[in-house]
Amino acid sequence: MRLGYTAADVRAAEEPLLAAGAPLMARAAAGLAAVCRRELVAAHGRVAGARIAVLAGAGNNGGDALFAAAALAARGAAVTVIEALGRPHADGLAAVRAAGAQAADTGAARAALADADLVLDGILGTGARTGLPAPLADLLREWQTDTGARGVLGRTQLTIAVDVPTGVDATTGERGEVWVEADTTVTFGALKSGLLLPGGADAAGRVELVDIGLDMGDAQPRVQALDEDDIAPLFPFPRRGDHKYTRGVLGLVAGSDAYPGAAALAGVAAIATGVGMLRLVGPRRVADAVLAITPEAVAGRGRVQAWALGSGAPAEYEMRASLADARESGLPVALDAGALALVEGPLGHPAVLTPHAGELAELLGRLEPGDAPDRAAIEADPVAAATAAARATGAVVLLKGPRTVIARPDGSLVAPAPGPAALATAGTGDVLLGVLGALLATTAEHEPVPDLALVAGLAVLLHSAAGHATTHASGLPAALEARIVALRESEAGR
Ligand SMILES: NC(=O)C1=CN([C@@H]2O[C@H](COP(=O)(O)OP(=O)(O)OC[C@H]3O[C@@H](n4cnc5c(N)ncnc54)[C@H](O)[C@@H]3O)[C@@H](O)[C@H]2O)[C@@H](O)CC1
Ligand SMILES: Nc1ncnc2c1ncn2[C@@H]1O[C@H](COP(=O)(O)OP(=O)(O)O)[C@@H](O)[C@H]1O
Ligand SMILES: [K+]
Repeated sequence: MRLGYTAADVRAAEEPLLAAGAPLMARAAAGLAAVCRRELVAAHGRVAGARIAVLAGAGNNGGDALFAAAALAARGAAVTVIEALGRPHADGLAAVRAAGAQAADTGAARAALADADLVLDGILGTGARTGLPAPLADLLREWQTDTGARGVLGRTQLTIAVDVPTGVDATTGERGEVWVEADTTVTFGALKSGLLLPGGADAAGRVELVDIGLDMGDAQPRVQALDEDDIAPLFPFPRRGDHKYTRGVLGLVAGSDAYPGAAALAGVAAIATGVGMLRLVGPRRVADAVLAITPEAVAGRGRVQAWALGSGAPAEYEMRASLADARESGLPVALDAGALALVEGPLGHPAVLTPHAGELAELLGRLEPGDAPDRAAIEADPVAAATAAARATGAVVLLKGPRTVIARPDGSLVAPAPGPAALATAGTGDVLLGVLGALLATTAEHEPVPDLALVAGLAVLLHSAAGHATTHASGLPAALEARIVALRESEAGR
C-alpha cells in the first residue's frame, strides 16, 4: 500500500528541515539526476551526448530541475534551458550555465523540445495555482502532440516530471486544460496524493519517490493506493472453526424477469469470491437463472450478514425491505444501479455505493439539487464528486470508471490500481457487486470492524485481476475463482 499526502502536509513537513538548514533541494536534485541517468542509459545506453531540454519555472521546482540538469551536463549531456514561466531559480540557473547549458528563446524552445532525448518538466510543483498562461499552454500542447522524429540518440523521447507533472493538482490529481504527460515522475519526500488519483496518476506515469529526509509524523494520508500485492494481506480467508453462518451469508437482491443475467453474474461472482451462503431474493425466473449455475445458492429471505442490492432492476419493494433490515440490524449494504435511486440522504447503516459517473450525476442531482455536476464534470474531477456523495450519504462511494476511486465521508480516499479496458463491457458492474457483497458478508463480524473503503478497494483489485484473464463479463466469475484458488494455495503454503 502506498500512502499519498496533500501538498500542504508535505510542505508543512519540509518546514522544520528547511529551518534547520537541511539541503533539501540538493538532495532532491541528486535523486532526480540519478533517475535521469538511469533512464537515459536504459533507453540509449549513455548520458554523454544526450540532448536534454529543461522546462524551468520560477519556483523551487525549477530549481530542482536546473541543479539536476547541471549534474547531467557535467556528464556530457547537452542541456538547453527553456524559461517557461518567468525568471528561473537564480542559483540553479547559474549552476547549469556554469556546466555549459544553453538558453533557448521562445522560437528555439519548440525545436529544443522536439529534438530532446529527455525533457525535464520543472515548471510547477506543489506551489502551482490552476491555469497556465496561453503561450506556455500552446508550447506544451504543440510539443506533446508532435509525433515527428525526436532525439539524437534514438526515437524514444523520455519525459520526466519533477515532483508533480505541470498542469496536475498535487493534492487532488485534477488536470487543467493542458498538462504534461510524463513517463516517470520523480517526487520528493513523500508521495503527493494527486499522483495516485485519477487524472494525476495517468499523467505521472511511473512514480519514483526520492527520500530527502522528510518525516510525515502524524499527518493523515489523503490516499491509500492499492495494487496486486495488497490482495493477499486484505483477503478474508476462511478461519479455522468457521461455519457457514460465521463465514458470512450474503443476501442478494439483483435481477428481474427482464434482466435475470445481472443476478446470475452477481451471484456467481459472490460464490466465486467465497461466502458462507448466498440467499437470493427475487422472482422465480431470477432464482432459476442463478440456481442453474450455482446450485448451492438458496432462494428466499433469511438471516444474512450483508446485503448487495440493485443490479438488473430488481423490485423496489424488495430492495426497501432489505434496507429496512439493514437499518434495524446495522448490516453493511452494497448499493448498485437501481438501489442508488433509493438513496435520498444519510443512510442509517454501513454502506458502499457503487455508481458509475452517470449514476453519480443522478444521485448528486437528487442530493444537492441546483449545483450538482453533470457526467462530464464528474469524469473530469471524479475525486470531488465521489467525496461530495460520501459526505452527503455517510457512505463509502466507489466511483467506477477506467480508474476507479473510493471516497470516505471524511474526505480520505482509496485508489486501487486500474483494471484492463476489457472491463468496459456490459455486466462487469454486476460482477463487482457480487464480489463486494461477498467481502462485506465475510468481514461483517470481523474484529476490529473492517474499514469498508479498504474492503471496497479489495473488491476492485479482485475484479481487475479477473479482468486480466478474460474479455467477457460472463467469464469474470470463473477467472475470479481461479485467482482466489491460487491465493488460497499461496496462503496455505506460507
Ligand atoms: N521547500 C523546499 O525547499 C523544497 C521544495 N522542493 C521543490 O519545490 C517545489 C515547490 O516549490 P515552490 O513553492 O517554489 O513552487 P513551484 O516551483 O511549484 O512554483 C511556484 C512559482 O510558480 C508561480 N506559479 C504558480 N502557479 C502558477 C501558474 N498557474 N501560472 C503562473 N505562475 C505560477 C508562483 O507564483 C511561484 O513563483 C516542489 O514541488 C519541489 O519540486 C524540493 O526542492 C524539496 C525541497
Ligand atoms: N476503460 C476501462 N478500463 C478499466 N475498467 C473499466 C473501464 N471502463 C469500465 N471499467 C470497469 O468496468 C465496470 C463497469 O461497471 P458498470 O458501468 O456498472 O457496467 P454494467 O452496469 O454494464 O455492469 C466497473 O468496474 C468499471 O470500473
Ligand atoms: K513539475
